[in-house]
Amino acid sequence: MEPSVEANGRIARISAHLFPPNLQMEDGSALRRADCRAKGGAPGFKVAILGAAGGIGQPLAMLMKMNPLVSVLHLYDVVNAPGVTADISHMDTGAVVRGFLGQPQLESALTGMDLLIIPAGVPRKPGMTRDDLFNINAGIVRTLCEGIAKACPKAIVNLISNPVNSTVPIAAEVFKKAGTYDPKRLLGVTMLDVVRANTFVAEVLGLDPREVDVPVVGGHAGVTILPLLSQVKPPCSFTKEETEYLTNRIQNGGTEVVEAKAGAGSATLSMAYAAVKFADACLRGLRGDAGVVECAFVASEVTELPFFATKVRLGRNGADEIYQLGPLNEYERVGLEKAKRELAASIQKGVSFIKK
Ligand SMILES: NC(=O)C1=CN([C@@H]2O[C@H](COP(=O)(O)OP(=O)(O)OC[C@H]3O[C@@H](n4cnc5c(N)ncnc54)[C@H](O)[C@@H]3O)[C@@H](O)[C@H]2O)C=CC1
Ligand SMILES: O=C([O-])CC(=O)C(=O)O
Repeated sequence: MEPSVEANGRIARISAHLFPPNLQMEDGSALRRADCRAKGGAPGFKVAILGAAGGIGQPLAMLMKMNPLVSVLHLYDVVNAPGVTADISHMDTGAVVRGFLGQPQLESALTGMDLLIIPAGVPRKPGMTRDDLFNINAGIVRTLCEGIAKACPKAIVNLISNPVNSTVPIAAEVFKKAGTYDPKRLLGVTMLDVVRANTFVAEVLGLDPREVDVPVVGGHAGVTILPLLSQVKPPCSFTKEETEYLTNRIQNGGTEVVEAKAGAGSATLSMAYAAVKFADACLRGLRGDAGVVECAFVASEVTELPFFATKVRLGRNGADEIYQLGPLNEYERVGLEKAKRELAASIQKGVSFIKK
């Protein structure tokens, strides 16, 4: 027997397809479930996840469905979006969930969104660098950003797809071409580097990771990931061996997971956690909360490079303020020069992909 519910005093049937979920009225008209909710529904932000059926996308969708700041959650993918949507939509939390499958539904997935989180694209296997993903992921990011420029040019974009050092410049070039580029609204997600740095530093110091704050600057690949151990909070110092161990472990955290998964992909669960931590900060900024500061890879004048990850203040327009690097020690100054050399090439590769 099909389930039925009481709606506006009339018996309405929940249509068998939850995609998007409709209430079928007796007169045959369809009442979207989100519209029913609108009266008593909690106010909040509209968030879309692009690549929602993937290894990151699924736990990310689950965690965003649990976020009280989210009122509408759109789940878009080129495969399996209906299943993930049906599953997540049964969670008894406030956000209304709708699923979208494939390019013809991209525009509907994007329209009206405040924040887009993008983990679409292929992950690494052992032996690969993030740059080895460029050939496939560059095209995926271009297509999605072309859609964003048309359907929701004012949304904040959290870009996770690797190689972040190149995909963020790709997104920027697509938006420039479309005349919609706002550098404050495009943020490459480097939060996982900070999450790892907090964890590994806390282990060395014997502290709870929640008490530790490690700025990680530069980019999101190998030597471009530059933890600033001289600026750790609470203030502390490290031996030369500890500094080398921690820097190396933070820079290779992604590879550590890729190797442990042995061909089954890269970090997904810790990434979903980090993505939600970052998205939540973006939403609190959008809401107008003061003092929301996180690291992100953004258009920047902190160095001579056009993009660089540093601490940014998240506000009503996205990255409302970009912080300087602060004092670096000699070890970090050497690391910074190495990071900039690799980063410059990765940024240029992304720009040329669109400008060619
Ligand atoms: N920024 C960061 O710190 C991190 C980035 N990543 C990156 O995130 C990306 C995704 O990783 P996983 O979720 O593990 O991969 P996955 O392969 O499990 O999932 C990717 C999803 O993207 C979807 N997809 C492919 N083309 C699409 C398109 N045109 N539109 C919408 N969706 C599309 C796929 O169908 C799949 O469901 C990879 O590029 C990975 O390297 C992963 C971990 C950390
Ligand atoms: O290492 C990878 O390929 C995925 C990633 O970016 C990370 O885990 O930091």
